[in-house]
Amino acid sequence: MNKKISIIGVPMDLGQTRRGVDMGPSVIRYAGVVERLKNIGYEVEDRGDIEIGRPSELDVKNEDNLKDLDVVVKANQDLADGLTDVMNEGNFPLVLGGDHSIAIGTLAGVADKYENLGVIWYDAHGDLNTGETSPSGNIHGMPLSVSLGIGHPSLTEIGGYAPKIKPENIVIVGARSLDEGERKLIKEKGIKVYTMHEIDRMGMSQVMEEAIEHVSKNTDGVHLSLDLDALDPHDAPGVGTPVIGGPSYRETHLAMEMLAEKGIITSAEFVEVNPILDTKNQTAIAAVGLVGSLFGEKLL
Ligand SMILES: NC(=[NH2+])NCCC[C@H](N)C(=O)O
Ligand SMILES: [Mn+2]
Ligand SMILES: [Mn+2]
Repeated sequence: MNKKISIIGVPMDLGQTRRGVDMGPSVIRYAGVVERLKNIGYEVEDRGDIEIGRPSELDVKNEDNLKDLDVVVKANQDLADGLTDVMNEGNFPLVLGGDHSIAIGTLAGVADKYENLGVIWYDAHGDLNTGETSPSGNIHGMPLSVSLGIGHPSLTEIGGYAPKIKPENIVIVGARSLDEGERKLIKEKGIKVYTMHEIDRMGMSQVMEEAIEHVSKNTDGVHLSLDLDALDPHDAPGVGTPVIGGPSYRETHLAMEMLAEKGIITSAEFVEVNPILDTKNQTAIAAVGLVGSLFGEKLL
């Protein structure tokens, strides 16, 4: 893996409605992410946080069932620009959220450099809604569809091009909560999904072997988008949309180690840590443990 890592924090919470996830980047830093990576032998540059605007009263118009659309668009455009700089410098981009709507900007910045970017979407959810299908109007439930070029043009056109990724280059791991429209889109586009059923049946090891093979085929880079709510809420309670019955910290740790072994990941983001809902920063500490294993940390 690239020896120079650039960290960008995105204190975004307007992609959903549980306050507190804007503090995610700080608490992941407090849990020691920079020190952890330096100990493994990486050079780490912390580029600080993207500025998130606050909605003006006029702005809270929930246009087309897309809550706080204008502010989410602006922040993601700024994030995409920040990532373009990191990519141009040749560093490994590590993005800390913030709610999952920030994957729109991350992918806009990263995918520009890859003709065929693979994506591992490690999440309890599909995040494949649009304004039309979303039950909540929360944009954090839409970043994967937006990156496929499906959704409101002010979201899909962030970065000035669309789509960012192709359905055949995506694999979703850990899904156990999908809305009607998301199921439809998965079938229509033939997106590869390892739900909890497959993880129970085959075990994480086999699932990751297949997932890695799937995203390595015909791709020139692979992005990992890890939503902490993928983990079972027992191990990651500090998230806004928890769903019982997820993979454990250990299973997720193994998934990260397998990615490290193959050395396929070229960018990553860790999102949805909400300290208000957490217990003693447990979820941020878990996130940093997973970052460590993703970057090849070994006990012996
Ligand atoms: N990134 C997330 N945590 N997304 C949760 C999405 C929940 C639900 N499917 C929605 O669209 O509202
Ligand atoms: Mn999720
Ligand atoms: Mn998500």
